Amino acid sequence: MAQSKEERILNFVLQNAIKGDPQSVVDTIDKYCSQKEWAMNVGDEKGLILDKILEETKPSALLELGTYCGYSAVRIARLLKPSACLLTIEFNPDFAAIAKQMIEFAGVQDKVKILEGPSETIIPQLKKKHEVDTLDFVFLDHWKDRYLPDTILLLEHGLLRKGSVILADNVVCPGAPDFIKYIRNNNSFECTNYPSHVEYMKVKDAMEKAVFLG
Ligand SMILES: O=C(NC/C=C/[C@H]1O[C@@H](n2cnc(C(F)(F)F)c2)[C@H](O)[C@@H]1O)c1cc([N+](=O)[O-])cc(O)c1O
Ligand SMILES: [Mg+2]
Repeated sequence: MAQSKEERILNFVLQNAIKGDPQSVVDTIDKYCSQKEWAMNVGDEKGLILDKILEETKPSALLELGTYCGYSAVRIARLLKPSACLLTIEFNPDFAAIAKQMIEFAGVQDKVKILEGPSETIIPQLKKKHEVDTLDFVFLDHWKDRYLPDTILLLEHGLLRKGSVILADNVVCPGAPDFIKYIRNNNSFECTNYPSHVEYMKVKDAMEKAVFLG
């Protein structure tokens, strides 16, 4: 059976990165995806913006939508305090399997839990089934037409508290126009735009930070 791009990325990491060293896993994925095969990881340029916002927020309870190969899960987990926990939702079982191996190789499996399935099913289960109280940080990087409905789901299920940070990737390319229109016109959110570029490309992109005001 021919290998998938995601399998090739994982194998490149297993063969070239340092086991237990999350920074080397992040750098090795960036090397492969900038030199060999493009892939939709948040990447090194937007990754530095993500790092800075994480260091400012110091979150304990985090949610990511869109695990993919686990690049941002490893990137986020490498900055978390020992007691912090990142829940990451992945819809595609093949990608979830790749990400599990990536996260374990990086040695951050104690801080990351992959939840496999659709967000509309999993988000309503977070409090009772996954012992979440409220979320300190949410990273949106899944299907762009799901950013708005899933943000509304998070609100409806009382998963955000005063000061919760939502960070959305790709608000320029591919774009999430309904999400941006909603969040910037909602007085319960304080928004900041961070211009950048599509990972590994010269194409303009941006991230949007939305702080929930309660
Ligand atoms: O399409 C892009 N990303 C889509 C990302 C999609 C990823 O999110 C997962 N997912 C779907 N639903 C859920 C949940 F959680 F809801 F269940 C999780 C999908 O299976 C996939 O792994 C993209 C595209 C470009 N680009 O330049 O084209 C650049 C980027 O940075 C991108 O993120
Ligand atoms: Mg993205």
